[in-house]
Amino acid sequence: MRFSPDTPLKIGTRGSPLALAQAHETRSRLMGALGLPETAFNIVVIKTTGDRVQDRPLGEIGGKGLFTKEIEDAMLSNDIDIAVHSMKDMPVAFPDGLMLDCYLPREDVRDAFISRKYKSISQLPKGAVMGSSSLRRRAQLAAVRPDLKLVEFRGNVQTRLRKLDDGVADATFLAMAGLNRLGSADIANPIETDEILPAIAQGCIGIERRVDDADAAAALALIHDQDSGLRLNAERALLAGLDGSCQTPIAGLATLDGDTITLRGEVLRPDGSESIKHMMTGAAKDGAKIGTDMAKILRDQMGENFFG
Ligand SMILES: NCc1[nH]cc(CCC(=O)O)c1CC(=O)O
Repeated sequence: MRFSPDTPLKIGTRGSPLALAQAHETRSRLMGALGLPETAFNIVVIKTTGDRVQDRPLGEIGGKGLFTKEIEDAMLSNDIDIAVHSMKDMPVAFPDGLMLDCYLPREDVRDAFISRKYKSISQLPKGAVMGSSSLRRRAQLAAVRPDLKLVEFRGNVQTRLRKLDDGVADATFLAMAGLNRLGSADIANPIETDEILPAIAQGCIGIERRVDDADAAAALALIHDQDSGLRLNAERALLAGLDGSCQTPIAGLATLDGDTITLRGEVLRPDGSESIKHMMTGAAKDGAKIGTDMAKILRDQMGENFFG
């Protein structure tokens, strides 16, 4: 294996505090698995379109891979060897020459309700203002609480808390996984997954590499988590079958019980006026087929122009 303090493994990441925490976790796991010192790794920060554009909802910019394109280009030009991603932000298809088959043990998959005044969605008074730019969360909230007012809301944890203090909104949602990784979970009220089904792959870190990089493949195989892999196979097959991106309101979560996998999926109209849910169970090794089958069942029920 070529990695050493003289020829370090170059780990590409975005520069946000959450992305850096994820890159550091990846480096720690690789140090342990390979028995190498920290100096055998270089963390390389790369700015993506999604990082550059802070003032507009991401849906307006459109296009796939807002948080991944520049990082993938750096891998293809050998400026970095591997890239650490939040799987929630990853498109289902990879560019030629790149692949992803390494998933870390999954964090808390739940969404969190964040507010200075209230503890849960049900406590919000009629007409309260919720800040979220996630199409999924906006649609899910509108489906259960059509009385609430929704405003666009982006930014890191600190920015959002400041906006809440400034009265821009009464509450917002964030993923528990991100809050845990940043040590900020004290401000969060977790929402159980039967109330708000999380985004596909929420809480899961995946590590991408070049297809032909045998050294990187061998290193990543040592830190891959089988259970995360089985669950992500099912969830991402569902996403692929729905032609989903982060531009559509889709939720999905697979859970394992021994060799049995249970997949729950949900699609919503963006305004929350309709939600279709489904659940399927089968052998854990058949997750991808279960996801594909569920996508077909949901598509048949959705009909034309469901996502608007
Ligand atoms: N879309 C942004 C994004 N991508 C991953 C996470 C959180 C960490 C995770 O789900 O793994 C977040 C922020 C959020 O939704 O609160």
